[in-house]
Amino acid sequence: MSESDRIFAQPQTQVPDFTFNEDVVRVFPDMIKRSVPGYPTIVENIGVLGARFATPNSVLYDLGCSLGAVTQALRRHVKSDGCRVIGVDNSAPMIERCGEYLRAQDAMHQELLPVELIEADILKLDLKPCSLIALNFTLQFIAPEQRLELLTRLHSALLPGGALILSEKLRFADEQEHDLLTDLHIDFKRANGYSELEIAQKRTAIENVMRPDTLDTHRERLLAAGFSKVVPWFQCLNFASLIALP
Ligand SMILES: C[S@@+](CC[C@H](N)C(=O)[O-])C[C@H]1O[C@@H](n2cnc3c(N)ncnc32)[C@H](O)[C@@H]1O
Ligand SMILES: O=C(O)C(=O)C[C@]1(C(=O)O)C=C[C@@H](O)C=C1
Repeated sequence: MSESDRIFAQPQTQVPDFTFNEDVVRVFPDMIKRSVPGYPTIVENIGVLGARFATPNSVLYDLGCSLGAVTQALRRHVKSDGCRVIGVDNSAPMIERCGEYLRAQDAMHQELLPVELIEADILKLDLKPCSLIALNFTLQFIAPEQRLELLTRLHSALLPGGALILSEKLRFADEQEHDLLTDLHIDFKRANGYSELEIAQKRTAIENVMRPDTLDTHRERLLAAGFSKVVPWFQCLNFASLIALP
C-alpha cells in the first residue's frame, strides 16, 4: 500500500516547510522507518507497555497517530476488558489513510480492541479519562510554548496506574555529543539509501516546524506538568522514548 520516499530526491529552488500532506501520507511508512532509528522497536513495544498500563474499561489515546502504527500495536497487545483506542491527528489525509489501514487490520485479526479516529488538533481536544497516552514523535511538532500546557492537560486526564509514553528526537546540551549523534543519524539515513540532497532538503523542510528538546528539558517539563516519575526506556542515537507516570 505504501510507496518509497522520494519526496526530497529532486533539487527544489525553495524547500517549503514540511507538512503532513497527501504526498507525505503516500510514503510515510517508508519515510519514518528510514528516518527514525529504532522506530519499529518503539512502536511494537508501546503495545507491550500499553498492556501493562491499560486498566479495564478505559480509553487509550494515540495522539498524532498518523497512519496508526501505535494504534495497531495497542489493539494487538492490550487484552484488558472494555478498553478502546482513540487515534487523533489534525492531518485529514493521514486520518483518511489511517482508517483504511485499520480496516485492513480488522480483516486480518480477530479480538482487536475497538478503535475510533478523530481528525482534530490535540491542543483543542476534549480528553476523556484514560489509562494510556502515546505521543510518538508528535510533541516535537507542537510549538514549544504550548507544550507544558498540553502535558498538564494530559496529566489531568490520566487515571491512577496509567502512563504517558513520549517519544521524541533529542537535542543535546553538550556540543560534542550533539554533533556526534547528529552525524550518526545522518549515517543512518545514508545507510537507508537517502542521498546527500535528500538529507539536506529534508533538514531544511523540518527545521522551522520540528523543534527537539533535550532530555533534561523533557524531564523538567513533565515534572512541572504534574508527572511524578520520568523513566527513559529506549534510546537509539538521537531518538528516545520515555515513560511518564502520573
Ligand atoms: C511524526 S508523525 C507521528 C508518527 C506516529 N505517531 C507513528 O508512530 O507512526 C507526527 C504526527 O502528528 C500530527 N500532528 C502534529 N501536530 C498536531 C496537532 N496539533 N494535533 C493533532 N495532530 C498533530 C501530524 O499530522 C503527524 O501525523
Ligand atoms: O529528524 C529527521 O531528520 C526526521 O526525518 C525525523 C522525522 C520525525 O522524527 O518525525 C521527521 C519527519 C517525519 O515524520 C519522519 C521523521
